[in-house]
Amino acid sequence: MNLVRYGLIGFGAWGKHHADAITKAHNAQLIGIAAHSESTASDASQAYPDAFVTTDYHALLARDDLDVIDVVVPSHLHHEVATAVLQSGKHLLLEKPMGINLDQCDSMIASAQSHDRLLCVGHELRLSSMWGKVKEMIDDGFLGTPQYCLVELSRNPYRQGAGGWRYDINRVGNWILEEPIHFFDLARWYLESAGTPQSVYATANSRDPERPELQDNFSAIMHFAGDAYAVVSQTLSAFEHHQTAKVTGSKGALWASWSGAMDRTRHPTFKLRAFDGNEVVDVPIEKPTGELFELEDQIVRVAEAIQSGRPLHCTAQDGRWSVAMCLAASASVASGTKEPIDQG
Ligand SMILES: NC(=O)C1=CN([C@@H]2O[C@H](COP(=O)(O)OP(=O)(O)OC[C@H]3O[C@@H](n4cnc5c(N)ncnc54)[C@H](OP(=O)(O)O)[C@@H]3O)[C@@H](O)[C@H]2O)C=CC1
Ligand SMILES: O=C1CO[C@H](CO)[C@@H](O)[C@@H]1O
Repeated sequence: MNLVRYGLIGFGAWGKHHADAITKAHNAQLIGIAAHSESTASDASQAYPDAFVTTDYHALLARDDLDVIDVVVPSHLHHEVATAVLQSGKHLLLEKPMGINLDQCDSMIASAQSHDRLLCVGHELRLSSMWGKVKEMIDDGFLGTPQYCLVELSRNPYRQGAGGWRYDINRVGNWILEEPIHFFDLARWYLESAGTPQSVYATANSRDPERPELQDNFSAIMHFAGDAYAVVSQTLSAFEHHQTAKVTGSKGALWASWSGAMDRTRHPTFKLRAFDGNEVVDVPIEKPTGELFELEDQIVRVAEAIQSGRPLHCTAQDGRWSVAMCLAASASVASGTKEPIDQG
């Protein structure tokens, strides 16, 4: 089968890992890269001498030898760049957050539909051998009826990002869209049988009085259509990268944990423990898990969707839900009350 031809827009900290993952994929090839600055373009040319490199992403989109464009630019640019990609007739892999507001998400969904193109959002944790095993066991009925989910992260502060975009509320959207968005996505995925998320109450604070709008500590309780609920909690005032997910149901419990020196490590420790109501066992996880591994699988998965129609692990509608949950949480932090989640 022909290799799926990828173009990449954005060659920053995470975009470089996308480039690496594309070149490793058995079913894909990296044809071109669009950077923003001359110096980043020069880095891209040196790293990938056979690739077409430009500082104008429109020049990449004008090529007729690309099947899919992978967009890894600061979040406020997602809508503009993604719209141009879809209008150029290419499939799209778009990093999270899908957009920084719901109008952006809706417009991208409409554009993907009208151009009949795939739109995958980069919630790669769904492909994890461990976070995904939790989902598989829930769906197999291990927990009975799922009722409660906690996803929690304790980590070091965010990077600034190119030009400091991650510390600018207008460009990042908010910090809930930056990382807790992954956990809202996992919580909704794990508690899928409980119906759609309805409302969220959240609180947050900043450790820096100079930037009260960017909050280092964040916790939310999200209610589903039935009586199930999820807790998402994160602190950026800690060290290294330590994430847990605990899910319980009418019959049992699952407890997954992941630790690394940082999020993008190839040498993490991780464990999944399962309680069936009688005994606790360690569930073997054969394949390493971590966002670098999941990113590699995501590149392959999107290529498979293009080659053979295999369903995407995270659709545009899933991406929109994640943004909707984060925006409701942000509104709740501001209002101090429970806020409804946009149902689409
Ligand atoms: N799913 C996940 O686990 C992760 C997702 N992300 C998401 O990925 C995105 C990028 O994050 P990250 O790589 O950390 O950010 P960086 O700031 O490290 O990189 C962003 C890059 O985008 C480039 N850029 C800006 N404008 C353009 C443009 N018009 N054309 C081409 N390139 C452009 C910048 O170029 P230049 O260097 O030339 O200025 C920069 O290299 C964000 O949306 C973030 O939320 C990030 C990490 C993990
Ligand atoms: O998963 C992630 C790791 O952290 C990054 C910020 O430092 C996020 O952008 C990203 O979504």
